Amino acid sequence: MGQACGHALLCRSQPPSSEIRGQQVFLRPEESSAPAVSARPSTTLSEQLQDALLQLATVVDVRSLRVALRDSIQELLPSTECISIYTLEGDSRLLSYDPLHELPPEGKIRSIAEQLKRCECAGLPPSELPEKYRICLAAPLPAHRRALVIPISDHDQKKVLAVVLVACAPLSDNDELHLNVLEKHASVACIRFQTIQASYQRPPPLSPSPLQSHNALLHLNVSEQDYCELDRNILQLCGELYDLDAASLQLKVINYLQTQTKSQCCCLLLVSEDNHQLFCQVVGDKVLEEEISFPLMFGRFGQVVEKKKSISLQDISEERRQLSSMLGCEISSMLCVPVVSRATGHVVALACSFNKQGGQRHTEIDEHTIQHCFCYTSTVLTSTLAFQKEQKLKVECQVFSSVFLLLFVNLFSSSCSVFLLDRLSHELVAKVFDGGVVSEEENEFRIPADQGIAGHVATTGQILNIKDAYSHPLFYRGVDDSTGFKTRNILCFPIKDENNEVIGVAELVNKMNGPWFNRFDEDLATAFSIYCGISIAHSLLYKRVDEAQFRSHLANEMMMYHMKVSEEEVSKLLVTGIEPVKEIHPCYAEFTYTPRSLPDDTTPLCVLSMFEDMGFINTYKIDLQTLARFDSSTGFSLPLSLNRSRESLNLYFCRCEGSCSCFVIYHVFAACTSAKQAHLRLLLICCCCGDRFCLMVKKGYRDPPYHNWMHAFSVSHFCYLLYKNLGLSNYLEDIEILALFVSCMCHDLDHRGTNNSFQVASVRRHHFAQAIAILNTQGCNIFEKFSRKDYQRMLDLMRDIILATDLAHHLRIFKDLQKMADNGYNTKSRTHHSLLLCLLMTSCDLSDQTKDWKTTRKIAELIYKEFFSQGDLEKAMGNRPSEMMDREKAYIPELQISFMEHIAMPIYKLLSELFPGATELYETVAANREQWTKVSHKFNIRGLPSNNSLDFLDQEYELLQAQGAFGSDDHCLNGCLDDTDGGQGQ
Ligand SMILES: Nc1ncnc2c1ncn2[C@@H]1O[C@@H]2COP(=O)(O)O[C@H]2[C@H]1O
Ligand SMILES: [Zn+2]
Repeated sequence: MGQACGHALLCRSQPPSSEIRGQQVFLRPEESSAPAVSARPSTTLSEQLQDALLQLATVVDVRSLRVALRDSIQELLPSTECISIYTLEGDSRLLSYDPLHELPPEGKIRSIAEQLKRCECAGLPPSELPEKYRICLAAPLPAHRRALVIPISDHDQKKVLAVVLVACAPLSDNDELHLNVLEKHASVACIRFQTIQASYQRPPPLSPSPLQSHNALLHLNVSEQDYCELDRNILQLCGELYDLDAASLQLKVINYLQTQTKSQCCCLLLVSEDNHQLFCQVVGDKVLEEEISFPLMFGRFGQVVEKKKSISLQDISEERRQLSSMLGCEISSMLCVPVVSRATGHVVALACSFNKQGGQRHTEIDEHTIQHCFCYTSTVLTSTLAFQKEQKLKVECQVFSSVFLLLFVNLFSSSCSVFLLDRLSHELVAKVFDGGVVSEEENEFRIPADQGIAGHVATTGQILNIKDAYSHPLFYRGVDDSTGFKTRNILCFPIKDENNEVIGVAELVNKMNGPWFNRFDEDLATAFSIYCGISIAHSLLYKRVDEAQFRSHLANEMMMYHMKVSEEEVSKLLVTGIEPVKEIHPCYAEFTYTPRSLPDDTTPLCVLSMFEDMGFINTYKIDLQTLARFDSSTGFSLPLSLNRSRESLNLYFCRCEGSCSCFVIYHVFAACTSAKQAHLRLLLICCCCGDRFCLMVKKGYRDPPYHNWMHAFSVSHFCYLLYKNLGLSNYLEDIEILALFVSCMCHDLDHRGTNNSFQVASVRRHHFAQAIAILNTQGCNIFEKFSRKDYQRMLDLMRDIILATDLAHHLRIFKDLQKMADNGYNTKSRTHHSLLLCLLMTSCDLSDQTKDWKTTRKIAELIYKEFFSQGDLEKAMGNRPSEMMDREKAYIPELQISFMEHIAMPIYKLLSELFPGATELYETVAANREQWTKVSHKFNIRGLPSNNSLDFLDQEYELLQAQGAFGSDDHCLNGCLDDTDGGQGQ
């Protein structure tokens, strides 16, 4: 019987992870520690108990643990009168939250718990129990009632993880056996949950992690529903923050805080870098014309920064008037919460919320809501502020440098370059001053830091005055030879920071009004170099701050929390490697291929195969000897000298924490230091991050009939087909193609199977926000090593492309698309690039229509199944659904014909005008449209048949197929959608 239970559980749980398999072992009676007599339970575990145990298997936090434990015990012991659950907090504190109570560190209950063995007794000491539980648990209990102390422990560590107190009837042998099972499940759950929690706390959190903050909210009795709502709102907020300037970003966050805390007005007081000032740029919904600032040590605010503790109105008397005038109204209540940077642990701002609605006081929940918000937003806030400051400084520095350089150039020399020392790569990076402006990233070029004249100066720190360049041993003539420029003399001097460390080199060429640079020029250069150095040092400092922070951890933990991808799933890839597309199917890259026929679980790896085939993933296997020469701890590049002169190849290590770290080397920069600074950049993604990313995206889809992962997968596959068959590389940049493909994967993330009227207008933004959240998850950021500019570009592209999946958007731009097709595509036009991306995205989205009839027919089933359930819902809410959503009104053939004629066909028509290779797509769509006309006489119902299947429309098609009408010889029909497959339809 016990075996049977085990099997039942096994079947129901479909173990996805080792833990569940682990639990399976526990269910075998021979391994159970139950007394021999009851090794065979007389009854099987009830369905509900199995459910409760399964619920334990999915525990990820304290709250779900408590709920699961409570449910299972009640199921197991129906005589239960009350249950109190204590969980471990810190090293030894055992806390219960209902009501908040700590198990005394000494006493009877504690000593039972520490023996790690369940105990049944006639009652517990009342002094150790909270008031609420004394009636049912305190000694002495009547004979028919018992108190149970159930320690849930980690036996390996000999440690109590939780203690459950139960008041119930005396236990039977059967109860005992069931409790043994339960305890072991609970122990596994606790250990896993603690591991998860520990993983959130690495590195040690300086401010509460989202999970801690989540738990704090739960402790305040915020309902799960409200919490989810909060989560959704924050996710939404995060998706909207990434591309804003500091003021707009503050506006959004402030607006969010005002709504959530129901306050009249909120503001952020930003703490200045030196910790001496508070300043404020945005109040409520207004961006101040001039920012207000006041000294930090003024009143109580200084203490908030120092102690990191919130204060309320009662705490401030002196500041009140000043704040009132800043807000422009009287303050009746206030809550001021410190915002702590997760990176540094410093307070970077104070979030103030004023005048709660209805004259109430702010609550503890408000405080946590604010903290919770900043768990997700403080990073982006700080980095945006730093970025803004950097921009300001950069401009100042540029102005300064250009003045300095102009002066030099005009007075003394005909050209000037400044090289900054990149210590990590040991290179000099040239910033070419072109018309007085520091050029952008593209115009930088790199040379080894110890070569040539500049290298010599950087290494020695000494000024070098060369009177005759061509006779100097360090001078390299190659550049002159290729450009025709004649270098006569050079003054090259180091640029040093405040600590006299070399941070760069400046090189002046060809002294004007004189044969060469003289002593006076040298002195002047030395003096100027100090000023120059200081301002450059500052701008470098800020550059470093923002690089790392700009795109870090927006909403990552939240995502991890909802959909964790196990390393086990990822490591499958490392065993099998990426399969070449040809091995997936010989016709995988042909328009006739139907990706929906692939088994669901192989699809993430198929995505990787496509990435690889498009050249976005490259795996280099380098032997360990070579690897040993790299500094893999920093993950940064060191130049690998290749035999080719003046060219260096930087190899970056993947730091995704996957087991690939040594083998996958990605993002190759080949910087050619020719005079023209040719800069070749390859966009490469690590296959391990790619894999995790795919798995996460797949999990990010729900399972409505149509808008599920299979839809996203087939849409992405079509993008791949376009790339392979239409030569997209001739029309778009690599980064645009990559963005299109990734957008295809993400464009319907978290779709709930309802649309338009039912959803708020921001759904598309939601899909995008979800994509951002996945990218921000540890180890999933496939764009991690992109330069900031590329990264920003990638996100901008993805946003535009995903927003373009709205058919209304497509209709709005249709005229422009037509114009583009009429006039011809211009690769140099930015607008054409954007328009084309939109068109391609829509073509991918509707690509089911370009497949064989059976696919079209099957898709109609899925679409209408989804539409009609939305219609039903609308009816239930008293609304009138549109005709196509109303199962009593919709006549599918007519709707399909209309959809194809008005939407689908014009899209593929345009496509074929732009790309002759797409003509066959248009023809297939047109043929499918004809087929609807042909079968419509058989279709004499409204809505869908009761089995939701339209396969009765296939006979004609099958007949034609049997007659070879579709030329099956040269076509590669891999078998169309199978009606029996459970994955996508039912
Ligand atoms: N066969 C079809 N019939 C009707 N509408 C469709 C069909 N295929 C796609 N659509 C609609 O076109 C939309 C394109 O964007 P979505 O994938 O979000 O949602 C899709 C559906 O609402
Ligand atoms: Zn879609």
